[in-house]
Amino acid sequence: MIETIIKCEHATKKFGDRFALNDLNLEIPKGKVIGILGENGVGKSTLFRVLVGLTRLDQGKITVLGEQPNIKLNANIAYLPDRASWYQDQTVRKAFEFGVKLLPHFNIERAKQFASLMNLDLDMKVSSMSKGQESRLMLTMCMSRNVPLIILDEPFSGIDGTSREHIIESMIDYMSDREVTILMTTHEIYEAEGLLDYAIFLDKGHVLIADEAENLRREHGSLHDLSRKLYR
Ligand SMILES: Nc1ncnc2c1ncn2[C@@H]1O[C@H](COP(=O)(O)OP(=O)(O)OP(=O)(O)O)[C@@H](O)[C@H]1O
Repeated sequence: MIETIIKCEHATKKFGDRFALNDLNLEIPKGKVIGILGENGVGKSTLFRVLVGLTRLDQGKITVLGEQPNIKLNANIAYLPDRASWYQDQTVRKAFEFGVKLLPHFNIERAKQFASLMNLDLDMKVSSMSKGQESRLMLTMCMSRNVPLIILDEPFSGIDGTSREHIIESMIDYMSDREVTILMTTHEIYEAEGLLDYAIFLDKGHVLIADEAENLRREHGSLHDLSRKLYR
């Protein structure tokens, strides 16, 4: 039987008269890399914000790791929000020290390994980083936490294509011997294809398709091709 890590039942969230989530029903399997996919404004970031308790549903119910979203539960979730920028006055090294003190289950040795893979110098100042370098640091901070659930909202934004491929390979390696579920949004479906085990396509706040990536590839060629068909 497939174990579920997140369950959404009739999840609904409106901003004014616009639905961000519209009667969303979903069971997200444990231990996989799951892509939450779709065009701008379909509700991906809203879903993530609900999962970590930053946004409350108007109707419906969500359970994460068996509980309703709450602050205590967030010790078990590494969340990379979109438009994150947290460590402006620090160096990479200082950000890691901050991680040790304040981020539950932060593993500094793993952070250093990841930083090296990401070509991040420990003495680099965050304020002088390019957008792509800052994205690498934010991704490193999340991937270095020994938690059961990692939620990444557009983790590759600003990272150039070649580096993206390299980072995705490192993430695949990282996943190979770990019991972790990664939930991520990306508009770079073509490059992230090999990373995704499961794909959920959203439209206007509800689920269009949710299935094993392997099944979808068998039927549609690739997730990238399917996405082009769905949102044409
Ligand atoms: N705080 C807010 N106030 C008003 N409307 C909001 C707010 N947050 C989200 N929305 C609206 O809810 C809908 C879903 O937004 P959301 O950010 O979840 O989309 P998304 O799929 O993550 O988009 P993108 O791919 O551009 O990041 C959009 O129509 C957006 O305008």
